[in-house]
Amino acid sequence: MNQSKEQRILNFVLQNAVRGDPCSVVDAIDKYCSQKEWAMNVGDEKGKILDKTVEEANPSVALELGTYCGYSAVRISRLLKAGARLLTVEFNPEFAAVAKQMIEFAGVQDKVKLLQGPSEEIIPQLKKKYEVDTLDFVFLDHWKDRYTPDTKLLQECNLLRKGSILLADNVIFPGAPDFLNYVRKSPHFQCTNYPSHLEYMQVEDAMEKAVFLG
Ligand SMILES: O=C(NCCNC(=O)c1cc(-c2ccc(F)cc2)cc(O)c1O)c1cc(O)ncn1
Ligand SMILES: [Mg+2]
Repeated sequence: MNQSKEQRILNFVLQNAVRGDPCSVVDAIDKYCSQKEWAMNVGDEKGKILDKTVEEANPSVALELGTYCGYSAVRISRLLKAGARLLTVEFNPEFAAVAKQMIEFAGVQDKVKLLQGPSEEIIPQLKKKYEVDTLDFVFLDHWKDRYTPDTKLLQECNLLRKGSILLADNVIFPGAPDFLNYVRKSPHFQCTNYPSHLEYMQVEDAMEKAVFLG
C-alpha cells in the first residue's frame, strides 16, 4: 500500500531532524514542504506570528483545533512553560497517527495531549473528561466552516475567560469570512488582523487574533 504525503513528511523528519529537538522537526517539515511537496502546515512566516501570540498568552492550558501532522503542536509546545499543556484535536485518524509520531520524535509528548475525533464532540468534554477549567490560548486551524460554530461552543461551554486569546489561521485563504464577521461584530471579542501569506506560497493570507473580553 503506497505511502501518504503525511507519512512521507514524517519519514523525512525521522531521517533529517534530531530526536528531542522540536526546532529541528519544525525546520525539517518546512524544508520538505517548501522544496518537495506542499502541505497545509501553518509554515514559518505565519508560524512566527503564532510564536509571538503564544508568548503573549504564556498559556498554562492551550487548545489547538486541527493537528494535521503536528507541526504547530510542536511549534506551540516548544514555547510552553514547565507544567503547561497543549490539547490538540484532529478529526482524521491518519493525520492523528502521523502527528502522534511527530510529537513523540520531537520530545514534546509530555506537554501535548492528542485527541482524535470531531471538535464539536471533544469541546463539550474538555472540562469533565480532560480536567480543563478555562483555556488561555486557542489556535484554530481546522475546517474553516467550523471556526464560528466551535468558537460559539467554547463560549457556551464556559471554556473562555477574560483575556483568553484565540488565533485563527487562513482567514483570507482558504478563508473564514463568517468567523471574521462573527468575532469582529461581537462585543465579547477584541480583534487584530495579521496579514501574511499562505504557507510556502506567495498567495495572500492572514491570521486573526480575537481576545475574549468576558
Ligand atoms: O482536513 C481537515 N482539516 C484541515 C484543515 N485545514 C485546512 O483545510 C487548510 C487548508 C489549506 C489550503 C490552502 C490552499 C489550498 F489550495 C488548499 C488548502 C491551508 C491551511 O493552512 C489549512 O489549515 C479536516 C479533515 C476532516 O476530515 N475533518 C476536519 N478537518
Ligand atoms: Mg492552516
